[in-house]
Amino acid sequence: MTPAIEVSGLVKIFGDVPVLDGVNLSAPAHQVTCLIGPSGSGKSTLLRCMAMLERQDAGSIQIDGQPLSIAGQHARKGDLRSRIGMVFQQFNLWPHMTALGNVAEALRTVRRQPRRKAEDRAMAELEKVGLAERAHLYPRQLSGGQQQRVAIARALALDPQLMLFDEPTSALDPELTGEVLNVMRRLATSGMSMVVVSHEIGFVASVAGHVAFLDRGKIVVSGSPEEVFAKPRHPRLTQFLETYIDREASQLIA
Ligand SMILES: Nc1ncnc2c1ncn2[C@@H]1O[C@H](COP(=O)(O)OP(=O)(O)OP(=O)(O)O)[C@@H](O)[C@H]1O
Repeated sequence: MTPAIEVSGLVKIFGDVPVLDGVNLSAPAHQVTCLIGPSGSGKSTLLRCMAMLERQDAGSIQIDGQPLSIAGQHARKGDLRSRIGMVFQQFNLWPHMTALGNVAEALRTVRRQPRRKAEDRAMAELEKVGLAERAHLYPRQLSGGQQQRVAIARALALDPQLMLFDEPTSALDPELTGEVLNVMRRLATSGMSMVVVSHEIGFVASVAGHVAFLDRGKIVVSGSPEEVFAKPRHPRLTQFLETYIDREASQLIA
């Protein structure tokens, strides 16, 4: 099957530091691919290149078999970019619009839908993330978990064929993390192709079809969760789990 997104020989240099140093990654369609790795290893940069928010210095990216970008240029940016939904650590909602307004506005500006149609669709998406009753509240009136669910609804309203999540729960208190992960679990079960940067090791181990461990700009271990977390582990992965993942979470894959 054609991968949802395929990255070949990706290099990204900031200043004179190669932050991505020849990354190859093939994210299977209709599965969750999780990117894990220490702080500064290049996970967000890789995701941002996939979302065309950064331009790589070498290498290529294909989405559903079509070139998204090659070094130095982006191909048919509007068309292909609109097939990718992205959810960030900070929810990036428009503060002066209600939850419904945030989702509908995306449909109006990106899909050029008339107000009524956009609002109907927005309400349907908010229902799916359990927020229909809060549709008329503003971001400041919602919890962080609810705001992130609005951000997910906003991305899904545009009918993406691939969803990218950059540490979607790391700005949330632990009790709000679960509600966002549950929405992501349901999305995964529906067959959405997803690439997720996450430190939630329980989620990674239970939901991912494919895991890639990045270290210093390279993927040093990749495979199914069973393969990646099997013992004996790659020493850098062991060190990462000891340093970044709390003991309780590490026990999930012990
Ligand atoms: N726009 C930029 N300009 C210069 N350096 C950058 C830029 N963006 C990222 N970097 C650097 O690139 C490296 C990789 O950053 P990146 O955010 O991709 O790592 P990460 O693995 O996502 O880390 P974290 O888990 O802490 O979010 C870091 O050293 C970072 O300081």
